[in-house]
Amino acid sequence: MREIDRIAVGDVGPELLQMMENAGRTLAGLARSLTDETVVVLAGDGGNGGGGLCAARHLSNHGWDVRVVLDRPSDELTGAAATQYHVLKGTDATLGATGVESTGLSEAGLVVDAVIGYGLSGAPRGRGRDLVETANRAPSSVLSLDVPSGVDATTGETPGVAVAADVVLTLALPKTGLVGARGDLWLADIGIPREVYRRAGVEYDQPFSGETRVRLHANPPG
Ligand SMILES: NC(=O)C1=CN([C@@H]2O[C@H](COP(=O)(O)OP(=O)(O)OC[C@H]3O[C@@H](n4cnc5c(N)ncnc54)[C@H](O)[C@@H]3O)[C@@H](O)[C@H]2O)[C@H](O)CC1
Ligand SMILES: [K+]
Repeated sequence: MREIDRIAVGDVGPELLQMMENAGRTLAGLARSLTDETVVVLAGDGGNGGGGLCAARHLSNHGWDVRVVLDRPSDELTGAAATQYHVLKGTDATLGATGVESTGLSEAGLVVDAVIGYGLSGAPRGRGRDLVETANRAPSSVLSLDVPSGVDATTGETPGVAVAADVVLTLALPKTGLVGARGDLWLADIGIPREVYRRAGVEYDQPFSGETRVRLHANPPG
């Protein structure tokens, strides 16, 4: 997936923010199918957090009550996550919660886990770790973007705490680390053209057939 990203961003396209918009919008659509109630979005500072913040915007635009909790103060966000946060400020989403106690977690109909994706390095630490533990305390279902935070996208190993996701929306290609994982697994189309897969040497039969997401498996054992 990293190689696909590199070829897309560096050469063929789409650019990162274009793929992220598709990811975030599709994530919001899946979230809407899972709850009519408040959605709490937990977001980190990487591409995964950026996708979560984008989804928060789409959910709020569609009238959902959205509360966002970051793994750091908003003025320390960087790159695409900072860009997404800037746009999100134009919505009615509740921003700036710094403590888990202020998120309204107990009233949430769904928690979106966009803390860490395939950029996990070592056991979750600091605020990232706190947010993983927050997701696991939530009485509602948890929807993880790309991989449950804390799970190694390649090996499936968990070097420390990890989100116990009920539903996962992974992007473009199913990650090997999700094989045998619990929960419903969905795959999102983020708009990558065939040429990118061809250059990466990946044989790719598009599975979407007119949909923006497809279900890969539902509640498998283990
Ligand atoms: N084409 C695509 O597949 C796209 C994928 N997107 C999403 O981007 C992420 C990968 O983004 P990246 O910036 O490389 O990394 P992450 O967001 O996964 O992680 C960085 C983030 O996590 C924090 N972090 C990492 N390790 C730890 C740790 N041990 N403890 C605490 N915090 C940790 C780090 O500080 C950063 O904040 C991919 O999974 C997709 O979800 C794009 O959105 C669209 C294109
Ligand atoms: K995640």
